[in-house]
Amino acid sequence: MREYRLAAIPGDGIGTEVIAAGLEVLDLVSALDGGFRFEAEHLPWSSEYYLKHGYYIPAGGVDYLKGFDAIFFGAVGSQQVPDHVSLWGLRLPIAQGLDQYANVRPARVLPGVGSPLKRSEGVDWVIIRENSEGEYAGNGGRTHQGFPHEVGTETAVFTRAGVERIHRFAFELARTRERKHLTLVTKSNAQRYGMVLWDEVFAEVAGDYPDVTTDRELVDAVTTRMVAKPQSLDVLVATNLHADILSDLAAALSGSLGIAPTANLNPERQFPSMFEPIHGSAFDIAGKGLANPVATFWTAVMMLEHLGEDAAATRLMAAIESVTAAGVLTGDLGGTATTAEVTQAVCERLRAAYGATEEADAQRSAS
Ligand SMILES: NC(=O)C1=CN([C@@H]2O[C@H](COP(=O)(O)OP(=O)(O)OC[C@H]3O[C@@H](n4cnc5c(N)ncnc54)[C@H](O)[C@@H]3O)[C@@H](O)[C@H]2O)C=CC1
Ligand SMILES: CC(=O)C(=O)O
Ligand SMILES: [K+]
Ligand SMILES: [Mn+2]
Repeated sequence: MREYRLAAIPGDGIGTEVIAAGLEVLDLVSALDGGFRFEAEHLPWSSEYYLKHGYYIPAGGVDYLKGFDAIFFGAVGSQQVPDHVSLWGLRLPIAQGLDQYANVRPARVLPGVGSPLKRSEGVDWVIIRENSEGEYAGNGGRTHQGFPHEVGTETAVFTRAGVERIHRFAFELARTRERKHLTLVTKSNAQRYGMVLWDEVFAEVAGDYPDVTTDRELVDAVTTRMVAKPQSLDVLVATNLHADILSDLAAALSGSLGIAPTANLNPERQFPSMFEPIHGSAFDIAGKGLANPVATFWTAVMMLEHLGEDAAATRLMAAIESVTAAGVLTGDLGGTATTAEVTQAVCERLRAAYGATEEADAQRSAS
């Protein structure tokens, strides 16, 4: 039996609701598969925990995470804590501390899900977000606070090593896709240092991937291309900030933020990777049982793939798609189902799919 140590960090708001649903589905899929199991440890790191203890992650916490095979993360953000304190208290120290530099964000219109686009079949993208430096490097400061001459700086940091590794990752991923097309997104007209470095290193790395076709778009223009010519895009690589924004747009164009998954990968597997829905803690619907768990289920699929459990990943994705196709949808997708109802529907589809295989196996061995 393959056993995976999983750190579950539900965090805040709907993060707690969708991670509970995700763990239920993961437990079921592993039980039905029979070849592996999760040993999940629940870490209570959240804004409530911070308000009680004064920190999100206890001393040595990031090192502690190194002992796990994967991290299953919900969201962090509370109306009682400034957003920059919560994000830098929990998610960013984990992503940076475990060098999860490749953030992978697929967007696709699932069956039964309505896209606001007419040409919605063109929405089948993977956005690769640089996840360790750039605009979110944490480089900046505040001086002369409260004075009229107060200064706040936020300096984006781009290193050749950081840029090259994300481009290589994006080319490798593009190579696995049918269309093998990679679009470089920068803003190298207005930003003439870091973004030009991005462009130059991209051109160098492209030489090693003659099988991948490429093009280039400025970040403002790519938003219009996503809407007007979605089919012209396949894989996109962009900076931490740009891809953060583009991936929320991609989620909305594929139906809702409530379905969009993400993997924060340390591709060399030196450290565990972290899997989370791309959405936040959603103050407006938290605690009501209305959160769409599909983003977290799809995230679980990405985690299963990362762990090498491809058969279970395929089964879970099929169950999710069968549930959306049947119109069991939460409010963000125009439906009336609750988090629990969507979760139960996915569990039922899983049981039916595995049951059907068991029956076929039994028939085969009986004949
Ligand atoms: N990785 C993380 O932990 C992230 C944390 N945040 C934090 O979350 C808090 C709220 O941020 P917002 O900007 O409002 O973004 P958000 O993603 O939490 O919510 C934006 C909108 O999308 C809806 N939504 C999001 N997920 C949904 C789901 N699963 N089902 C149905 N509807 C869903 C929300 O109800 C809301 O109307 C802030 O504190 C922010 O810093 C935001 C994004 C990512
Ligand atoms: C913080 C945030 O918005 C994200 O990681 O997507
Ligand atoms: K999240
Ligand atoms: Mn975001």
